[in-house]
Amino acid sequence: MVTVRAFLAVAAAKNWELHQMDVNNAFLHGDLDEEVYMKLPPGFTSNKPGTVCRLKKSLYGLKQAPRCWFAKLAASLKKYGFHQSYSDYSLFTLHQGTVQLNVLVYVDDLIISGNDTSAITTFKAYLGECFHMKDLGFLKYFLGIEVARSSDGIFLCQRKYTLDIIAEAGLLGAKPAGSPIEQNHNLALATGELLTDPEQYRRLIGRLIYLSSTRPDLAYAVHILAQFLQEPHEQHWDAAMRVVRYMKGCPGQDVSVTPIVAKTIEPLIDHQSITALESVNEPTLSVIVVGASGDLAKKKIFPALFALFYEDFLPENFTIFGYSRTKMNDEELRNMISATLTCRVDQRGLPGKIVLIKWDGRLPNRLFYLSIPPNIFVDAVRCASHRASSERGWTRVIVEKPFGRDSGSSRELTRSLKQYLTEDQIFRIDHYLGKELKDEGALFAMETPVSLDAEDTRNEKVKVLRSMRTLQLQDVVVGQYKGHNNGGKSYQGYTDDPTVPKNSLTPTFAAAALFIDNARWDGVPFLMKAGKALNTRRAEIRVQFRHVPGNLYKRDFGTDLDKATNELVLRVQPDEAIFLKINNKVPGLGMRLDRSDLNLLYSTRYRGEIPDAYERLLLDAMEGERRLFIRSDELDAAWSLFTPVLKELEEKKVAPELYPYGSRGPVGAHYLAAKHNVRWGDLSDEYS
Ligand SMILES: NC(=O)C1=CN([C@@H]2O[C@H](COP(=O)(O)OP(=O)(O)OC[C@H]3O[C@@H](n4cnc5c(N)ncnc54)[C@H](OP(=O)(O)O)[C@@H]3O)[C@@H](O)[C@H]2O)C=CC1
Ligand SMILES: O=C1O[C@H](COP(=O)(O)O)[C@@H](O)[C@H](O)[C@H]1O
Repeated sequence: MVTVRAFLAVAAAKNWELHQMDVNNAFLHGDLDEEVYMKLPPGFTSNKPGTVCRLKKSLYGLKQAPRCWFAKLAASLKKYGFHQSYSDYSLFTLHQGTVQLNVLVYVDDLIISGNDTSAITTFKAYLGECFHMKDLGFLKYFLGIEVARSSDGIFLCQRKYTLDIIAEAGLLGAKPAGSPIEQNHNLALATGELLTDPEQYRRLIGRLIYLSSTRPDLAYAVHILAQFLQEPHEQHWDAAMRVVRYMKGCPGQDVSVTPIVAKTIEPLIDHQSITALESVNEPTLSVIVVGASGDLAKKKIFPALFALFYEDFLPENFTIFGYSRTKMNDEELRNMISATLTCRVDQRGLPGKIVLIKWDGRLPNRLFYLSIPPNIFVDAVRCASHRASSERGWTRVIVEKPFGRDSGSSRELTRSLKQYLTEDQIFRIDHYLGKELKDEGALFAMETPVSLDAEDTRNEKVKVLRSMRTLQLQDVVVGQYKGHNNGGKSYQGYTDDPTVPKNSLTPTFAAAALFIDNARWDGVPFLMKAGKALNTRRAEIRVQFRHVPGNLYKRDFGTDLDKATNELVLRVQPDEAIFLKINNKVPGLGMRLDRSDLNLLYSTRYRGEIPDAYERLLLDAMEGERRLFIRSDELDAAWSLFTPVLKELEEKKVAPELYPYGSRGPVGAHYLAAKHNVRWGDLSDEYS
């Protein structure tokens, strides 16, 4: 079915015609290489007892017949110039000059599509010369699936098959069920009688499995029921009957093939045809962006994928798919993507055209990117796992933050994901962890890992998180930005947004003092803050060195080093840099201190653009490198730290402290820093 859908998807995307042909008496066409003898057929007699016939051609009923026929057909197609797919022998592709034709064979049924109507006609005539063929015109029915075409795409429906199943179950007159399976069903714990005739159950489920290829609405129920084929109980039979009663309510439900393709971007290497892709017997990669019309996909994911392509980091055979609810034609999708490509692409020039990527139907490695709201993560993963996971290669899923809103919801999300995926398949992404220098920053707090291997590094991260003292309310400041006028311009506050309730207590800023209770960091405060609508958009790690006791300079020269501590700064963004701010003596005969920077500004020291964090993380996920992705125990440890204080804030309805839009945040954050003898970095001179 994968090949059938892929075949139709390509035709839909390219707007190619689809034709169907049928071979009369197909098995009689096969050439027989072996010596096969048969008893004389009824009506033939011989004087010699024991006389048999030697078969020169294949016959129906002969076990070699299907193979002989297919060999003959394949040879004729190859003679015409077709290439037989290595992944699915029933698929043949031809690429001659500008003409492209694809043929899919199921025993004696052939579907044909291509970009040139007259080439299709010529090819049909050729088939007619080779075999006794029936031209059925445009494709309408294949493998029991009704195919309809409109300007919106191709629609597949198994209405007749559905009605046959309902009739066979004797439920044509039954009342339809509203859903295929009961919510909170208990089928795994069924204790009722075992079915006396499990075969009947197996046959029904087998038919439902085939039906679910065009009925995704049945997929979940059928997947559950298929788990009990070995020993079905009466409850399982009843549940299967409910599926059939559900089908009764919507026997003609169809599925559209178009959305799969209409929202895909085409291979950047657009000269590669299916033939070329198919002829390479190498691993291939599909990146499936779920939520392709959204902000994140537009701003980050597609630009990162293009940048990787331009830097030659993507494998030779790759495909990018996009799924979304919004209807978008290819042109609109191309325009959307082109508008947000990163500057590196500009440097090398855009490809001649950005066209639709092809689905070659045999792609072994699949990387799903969930760029969708969290409430549909599990549905998307279930669907990906049941219907689209790779059979031969790996399947990985990148999950975007947020990962829950507290320990409970995060654990529930992990539990649900793990119903369909192993931990190794889940790549929880927080792109800030992929930013240049953020990694170096992480190394500060943790002990040296045994190696840079993902698990060794993540083990150390978990240790740090688990050594952290649970956060107390008195060590937290939350804030919310309010409206502000500056330079004749007015900026709206958070609650001025018409979608936000006027009395909202949602923080848009948080600062916290954290402590790691281990030997290395005993007594050292870690101050963190983050917020929206601040005076600057920065991400950095600052290590402030405490002055030594007994400040000789202050005593002798009045210089207060507390106001200008030495600092090591790792600036993650913007303008990546590592710099050391040190107090030094001004050269000369006098004794005057000055504050200087030893500055390693990356843009000056290193040529070339620094890749976006999404590029690095996407590449890591493709390569199976998990070090910068969040493991479930790491996530759990992080939530355990913050959940109690979040709960307290909510229960006590703590009002966030207001701060003006574009300011340095609430004043309370400065008191918090002062309490722990720390100065926020944004008070330093490089911010002025
Ligand atoms: N934007 C950002 O910078 C960041 C976003 N994130 C997270 O990434 C995810 C996506 O964010 P963002 O792109 O901003 O969100 P958008 O709202 O811009 O896009 C969401 C995407 O999901 C699709 N979608 C929404 N609901 C459904 C549904 N019920 N069924 C199928 N598809 C659906 C939308 O399709 P359509 O629009 O066609 O309806 C759209 O393609 C969110 O979880 C967000 O929290 C995380 C970090 C940063
Ligand atoms: O996760 C997020 O990412 C976006 C983009 O961040 P950038 O600093 O890499 O551009 C950010 O705008 C958003 O606030 C944050 O939640």
